Amino acid sequence: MPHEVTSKNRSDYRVSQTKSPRTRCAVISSIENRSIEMLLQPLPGRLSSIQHGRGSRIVAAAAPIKNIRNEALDRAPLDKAHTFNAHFVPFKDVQSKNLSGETYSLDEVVYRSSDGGLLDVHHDMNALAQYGPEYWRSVFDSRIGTTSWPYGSGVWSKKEWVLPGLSDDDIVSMFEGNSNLFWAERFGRETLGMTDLWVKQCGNSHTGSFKDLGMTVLVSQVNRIRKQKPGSISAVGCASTGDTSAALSAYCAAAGIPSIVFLPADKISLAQLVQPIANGALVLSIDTDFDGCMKLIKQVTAETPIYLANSMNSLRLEGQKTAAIEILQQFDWQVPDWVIIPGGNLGNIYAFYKGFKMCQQLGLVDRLPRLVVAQAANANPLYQAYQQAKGNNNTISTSYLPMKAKTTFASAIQIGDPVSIDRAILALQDVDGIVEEASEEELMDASARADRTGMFNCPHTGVALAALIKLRQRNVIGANDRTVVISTAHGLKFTQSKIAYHSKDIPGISCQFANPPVVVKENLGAVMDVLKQKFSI
Ligand SMILES: Cc1ncc(COP(=O)(O)O)c(C=O)c1O
Ligand SMILES: N[C@@H](CCOP(=O)(O)O)C(=O)O
Repeated sequence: MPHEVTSKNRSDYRVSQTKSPRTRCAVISSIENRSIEMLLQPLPGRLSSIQHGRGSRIVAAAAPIKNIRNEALDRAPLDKAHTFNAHFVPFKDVQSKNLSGETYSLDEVVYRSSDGGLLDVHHDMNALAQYGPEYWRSVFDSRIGTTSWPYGSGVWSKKEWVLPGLSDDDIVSMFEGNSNLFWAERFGRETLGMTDLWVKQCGNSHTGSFKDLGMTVLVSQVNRIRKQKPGSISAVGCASTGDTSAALSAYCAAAGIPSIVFLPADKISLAQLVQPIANGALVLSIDTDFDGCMKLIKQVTAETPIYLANSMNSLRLEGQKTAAIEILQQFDWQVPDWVIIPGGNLGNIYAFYKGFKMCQQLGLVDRLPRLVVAQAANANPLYQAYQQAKGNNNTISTSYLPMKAKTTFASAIQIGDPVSIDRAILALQDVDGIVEEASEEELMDASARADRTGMFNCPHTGVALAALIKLRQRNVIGANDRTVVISTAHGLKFTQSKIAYHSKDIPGISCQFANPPVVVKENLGAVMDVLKQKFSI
């Protein structure tokens, strides 16, 4: 039965056995048969937490304690524990499934391989495989809900698969991850005739987007390098459509590291703009689009001790991949049929693929879900390449052409020349993936319709929901297929577009699901008239 990780209180995650696709079961708050009350009791031998520095950390209770890591290590031969390691390899080695021998330590400041290609973080899979799938499933499951630093984070609960060599003291975490996997029961049933539709709420996070998952990893590694080699990194910088910059500035501020963000002027939401401003980043509002900002930050970080924080830096993807592992965990290690992901710079599609793939390679699951990249029609270079390739019996990579992205309500994916195009293509090829697009009207309608069933979607999630509607209408996705839509940001970051929609203030769009407020005089009769009309009372 699927799990739902609720996050009412972020230091009090509960795994709730809840909501089967067909029957709504009583919520049993349990963590592997242990009640949350029991876990929080300061029993002898149990952990107690105090606020310490960056977050809720575990300190010794009066009685001798064992932390969860030691418990986990006890279950495996200790001599193997230190063998986990990861380093950068050229991404082309991943494509060719052949390690060339070119490697870089994660402690090096390097973003490209010797031939200018992308890098990938490569894990010693043989070392990880020695423990067996049962071990990893139980270790990951045992960490849900813990306040033990850093394992209460959904990212760091998978630390051995993320950055195994990092000291816990170098980690900069806001206990990100562990986001709700929402059963979209009413939306699925009423809109799509679906029984098994889920929305992974990655935007329910510290800075309101999935970027926190990757940024905790990148900033933690920077923290380590700065301690090891003082002066080697003076600041961390990114180009951004608003979410990467928010995450970067928050995590850097928490660690006391200077941050710099390059933003396309007037192309991000106000809520996103204010985030790095509030966190004390150096904010450059540049008269260009995201692709222009990306070009500039690449040049700046190549020539200065400013460290690149965009997902071109593969460290980010190590954190983002944990959302895929978390979904499997929330389904009791059963694999969904479909996962639909809004795509812009295209790092996240690869991160999800990598998370699922690692679980398959290490035997935690036996297959991969099919992945769908959803793009806004106004910024759809991957969709165009995918269509072109289908039409001409060609490959996506030979059909791909960068484009000038046009304005879209899904402003965070207004990207015409995605850095991770090759990563996305590899992921799609391996999982028989699909690329779908959504017009402005389709994405706004889909978002508003789903909001009517209790969600509060950002426009990018609207793109993914619109793609789902189209694939369901064509019966590519079946009525009973278990499907997960990745919600990438919180709707509260994009209220301007919602207000425009509900005010029916968007030229060329009918806003058919708008729900504008009714203006009424301070008069009981007038109020009653409105109520009678609406509810026939
Ligand atoms: C809210 C939101 N959704 C989706 C995306 C797309 O992710 P990616 O660039 O990894 O494809 C981004 C950023 O690009 C984003 O900020
Ligand atoms: N949507 C992103 C665009 C940059 O993507 P990144 O993952 O490469 O940093 C943003 O919010 O800036």
